[in-house]
Amino acid sequence: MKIITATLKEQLAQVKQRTAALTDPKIEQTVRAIIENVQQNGDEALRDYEQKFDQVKLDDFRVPQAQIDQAWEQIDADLKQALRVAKTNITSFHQQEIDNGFMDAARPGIIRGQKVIPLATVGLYVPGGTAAYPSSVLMSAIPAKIAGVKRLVMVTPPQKNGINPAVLAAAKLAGVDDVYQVGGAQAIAALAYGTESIPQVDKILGPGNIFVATAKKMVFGQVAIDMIAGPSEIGIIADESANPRQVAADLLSQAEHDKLARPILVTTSLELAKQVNQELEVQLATLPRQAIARASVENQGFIAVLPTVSDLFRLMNAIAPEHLEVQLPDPSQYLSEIQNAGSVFLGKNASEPLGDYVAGPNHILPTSGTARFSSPVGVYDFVKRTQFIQYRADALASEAKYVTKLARVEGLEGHARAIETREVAK
Ligand SMILES: NC(=O)c1ccc[n+]([C@@H]2O[C@H](COP(=O)([O-])OP(=O)(O)OC[C@H]3O[C@@H](n4cnc5c(N)ncnc54)[C@H](O)[C@@H]3O)[C@@H](O)[C@H]2O)c1
Ligand SMILES: N[C@H](CO)Cc1c[nH]c[nH+]1
Ligand SMILES: [Zn+2]
Repeated sequence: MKIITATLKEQLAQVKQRTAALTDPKIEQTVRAIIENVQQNGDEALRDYEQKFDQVKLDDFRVPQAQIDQAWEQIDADLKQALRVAKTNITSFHQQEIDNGFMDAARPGIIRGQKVIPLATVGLYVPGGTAAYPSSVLMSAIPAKIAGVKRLVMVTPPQKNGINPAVLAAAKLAGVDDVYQVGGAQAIAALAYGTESIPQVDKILGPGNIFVATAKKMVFGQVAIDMIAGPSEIGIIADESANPRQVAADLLSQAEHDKLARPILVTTSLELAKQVNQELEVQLATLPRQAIARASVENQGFIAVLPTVSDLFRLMNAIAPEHLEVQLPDPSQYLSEIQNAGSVFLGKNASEPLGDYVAGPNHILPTSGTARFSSPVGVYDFVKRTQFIQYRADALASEAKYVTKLARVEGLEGHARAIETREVAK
């Protein structure tokens, strides 16, 4: 990876340029055309795209329930156990996110409250272009079930030899209602607008490549979306005490997701930077997904060397990575320094893949700097809130004059008169 030794100020300026470059007009044009075609031609457009992008000819998009049940029987005992452990840990973490709403009677005769309502139908995108993601099924479906969503519709790209049984087994374990084999931007368009076979949903959640992330951004408004969970990223903050072999391995764990994945190391140690680069070469040589990981490391990755630990956090907060590893002695003391990151991994043992699979926090996380304003997927993403009030007559009598005053100041006489139709309010 290129090593950058420019000043903090120069590096902060480069972060802005890089983030701007992440929106690609060519991809936006491609995705817009796909969305419009699906909106107009429904299933027929989906069939054409699946043949074109995934080389699969489909008559029916829906995966039969019998195939899903069979998948669970088909997978080996160790995989069943791993999925069950992941489910238990994800569940216990996400149960703590439950919001029961509230109601108060803060002033005499007035009841106010906020009611939390689960979404009726959600669409869960499970990636499947270059890898299979049973873990992502659990990460979206489990919080949806905890929230009480009525219908979980899952989409995932078709595969030449059929959908990976591990993905279907995870769907069964997590309680997904319907699975459709359709992927990419066309799947997002189908969920947003509905087609003859695919139901329109209220919200689309889940990670995906640049085509999926761009499509989600474009259909927002027609449906809700969780956030931009695009090509994976890892930022590592480390000093000379870090182990270069482990740092390189953790960088590659995310680089292997996508040639557009972003592996970033920021360190106070030029020596560590050089050692990590040597390790990357050694480890890349035997990595099965070498071509993808190498493209990510060489084109998207970089190592920044800065003089102080405080500089490292300033730069990383500007980058706002999806995952942030803090490989410094006594790492938990730095939690307060972190403003922008999707998920944080403290210390040498908290290697990023723990969070991808079994730790319990969600792995569907904001990318491309959107951790500045977005959160991990959680139970809160699968609910909406409605607020309510109820007034006793004496309470209305005491507050009516404030309403009529404010209404008339705004020039909204109708508001004032509505209140004054109540005898007690005059
Ligand atoms: N941020 C997160 O929370 C998170 C979590 C898990 C995975 N991810 C990311 O998900 C992504 C998975 O990517 P993937 O590619 O394996 O699967 P994917 O399902 O996201 O994308 C595959 C689909 O992309 C479409 N596509 C491919 N090339 C295209 C082209 N030239 N034009 C139009 N459409 C095209 C096809 O329809 C294909 O089925 C990776 O980027 C990974 O880093 C992110
Ligand atoms: N690291 C990914 C999020 O960027 C999640 C994942 C799933 N499987 C492996 N990794
Ligand atoms: Zn991962």
